[in-house]
Amino acid sequence: MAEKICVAVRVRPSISEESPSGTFWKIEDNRISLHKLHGTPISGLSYAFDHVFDESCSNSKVYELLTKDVIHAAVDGFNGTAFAYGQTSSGKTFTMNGSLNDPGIIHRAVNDVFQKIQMISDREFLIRVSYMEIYNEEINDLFAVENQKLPIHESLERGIFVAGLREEIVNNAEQVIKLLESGEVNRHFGETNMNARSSRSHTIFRMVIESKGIDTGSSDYSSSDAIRVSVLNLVDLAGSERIAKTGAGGVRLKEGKYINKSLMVLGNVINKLSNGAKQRAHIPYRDSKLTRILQTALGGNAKTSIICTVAPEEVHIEETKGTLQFASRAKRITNCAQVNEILTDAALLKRQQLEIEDLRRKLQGSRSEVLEQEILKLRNDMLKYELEREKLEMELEEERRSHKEREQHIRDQQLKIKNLSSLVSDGNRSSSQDSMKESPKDECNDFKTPCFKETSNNAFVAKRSNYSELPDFSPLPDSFSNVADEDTWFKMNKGYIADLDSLQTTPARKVQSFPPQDITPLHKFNLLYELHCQDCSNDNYKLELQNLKTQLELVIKEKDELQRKHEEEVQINRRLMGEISELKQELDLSNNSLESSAQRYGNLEREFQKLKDERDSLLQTVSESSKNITFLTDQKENILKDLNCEVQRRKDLEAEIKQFSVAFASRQRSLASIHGEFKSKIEKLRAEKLVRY
Ligand SMILES: Nc1ncnc2c1ncn2[C@@H]1O[C@H](COP(=O)(O)OP(=O)(O)OP(=O)(O)O)[C@@H](O)[C@H]1O
Repeated sequence: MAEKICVAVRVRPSISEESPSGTFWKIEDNRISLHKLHGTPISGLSYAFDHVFDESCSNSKVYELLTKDVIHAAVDGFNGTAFAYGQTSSGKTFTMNGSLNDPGIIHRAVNDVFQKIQMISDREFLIRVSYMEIYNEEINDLFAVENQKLPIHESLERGIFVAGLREEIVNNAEQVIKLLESGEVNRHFGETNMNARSSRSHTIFRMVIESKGIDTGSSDYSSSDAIRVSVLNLVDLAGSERIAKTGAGGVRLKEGKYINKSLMVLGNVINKLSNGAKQRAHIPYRDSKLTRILQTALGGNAKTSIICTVAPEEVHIEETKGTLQFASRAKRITNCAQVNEILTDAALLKRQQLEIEDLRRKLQGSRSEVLEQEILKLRNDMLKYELEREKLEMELEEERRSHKEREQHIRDQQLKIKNLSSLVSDGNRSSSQDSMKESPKDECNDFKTPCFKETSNNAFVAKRSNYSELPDFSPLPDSFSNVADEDTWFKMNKGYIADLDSLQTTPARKVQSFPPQDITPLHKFNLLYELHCQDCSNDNYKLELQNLKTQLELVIKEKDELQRKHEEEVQINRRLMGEISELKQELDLSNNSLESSAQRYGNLEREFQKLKDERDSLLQTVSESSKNITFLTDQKENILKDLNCEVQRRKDLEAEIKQFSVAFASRQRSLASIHGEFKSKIEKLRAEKLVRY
């Protein structure tokens, strides 16, 4: 937007004890005019500006009214320049640097920049500062004394800049003030008749304010991602001086000449700029380092404010007039300030490219790497889980198999036990039968050998003696005498006792010689055996019985052993069953975590795909941007070609004009000689005519 440079005049307090004798400068509102002592204004010497500050005005007020807007605009992305111009000792340094009690524009601007930044929550800032001086038309770095005679360069990206100048990144105002103080030490000051501490150089304190919107996650690219870069120049010029007044000689004289020369160029530039567009064909920015560095501030892309300091003393009236004229001309200059994020297409493209690069780096670097690593880890975990699961399944299968085998084994053992049990009973039965078979019938009569005969209905019957018909009585007698009791023999011979266990089913005796619970088959057999032995005198039969007893003992022992083994097997089986159920639980857990891993893996795959898509679209943007750059470069080249053609055409025209001028001059010369010849001929003819008459 086009806007005029803001210009103010500041009158410093008088340092002369003499009171004015003829004229004085009168200040009314934003106007300063020269008046005669009695009050009459002197015509043609009245000037109006944006502000006119009188002697009593403080730096704080100057800053508030003149400079603050420029500083705030700089934070918002506009280039800004504030400089003080005026004759020597008029108060430029006082205005820019100030005093302890009343800090100047530079200090206030620095504080204000950081205060304003803190109030902006939606952007992040990067501030760089540099400090330079132009001394005898040479640029020196005030932050690094070794950086002397620095050159000025220009580029599309950075505009006009001083190459090799040290830039310090700063985070707060205090840091900047300290840097400024260190820079002040390196600055050239000198004593003159006019100022005990006269600035012998122009100084430029520069702040580069870079800002970027904080990413709020909005898709609006321009609002959050555009970078603004603004340059703020705070300039304290050396004062113009009259050598006669400053009494300068030697070094001071040389300095004074350079100062005056560069201020004269500044005046020229201001003059040209103030003449309006038509006459602004060529602005001599390149005629001095000062105007070159301030080029953007003067008629360019910047908001500029100038404070022109003047001395009120009558003795400086001419210089004051000169300063006021300078200020009036500066007032007419129009600048065109723009937020620097839309400076040029090329710059924007460049910025976009940088951002895209940055994004791509981020995408390719940390995040995708982390994701890929995580995916790999998950894959490994999954494989591990799979292997573990397979192992567990195998173990389970193995367990099942061995369980089955054990069950089979137990079943076999049970069968074996059963077989043995039946074998025992069969053995009993067969041995009884055998013994019955072997005993001769006649012997039965002699010895009344017990005869085991099957009952008619094949059922177990324990015949009782008469007395034992009572239900409470055992079928066996308490004691046996040597004489076989008829009833007992009958009982032994007729009552077929094959199943010894069934004896337990008979009601217990009232008076017992052994507890009923202790009656095992062996006991029963022993009982019977003893019974038989007592009554039997047949040795063979006794021996047979003895063998049978030993056999039975062995079988029972084996049965007990098998029973014990069976119980042990059952115990092991139970334990294994417990282990199997634990393994099953573990397997379930593994399956669950496998499932959740697969889910996470899926999510990561999706995110990875999304990032890939994002990267592709960014690459697309990059290629479009590159195309745009190529297009712009082509355009630029075409324009340059056109320009070269124009220059060539101009040269041709100039050559043509030269030729034409030469031809014209020679023709003029020949015409003049023809004219001379004619003239002499006419005069000759006239003379001849006169002679004739
Ligand atoms: N507005 C003011 N109020 C009080 N004192 C002032 C004011 N302006 C200037 N002075 C005093 O006048 C003297 C000269 O001022 P200053 O050095 O700022 O001038 P200058 O224009 O920078 O001179 P030079 O061009 O020689 O460097 C200093 O002592 C300064 O303190």
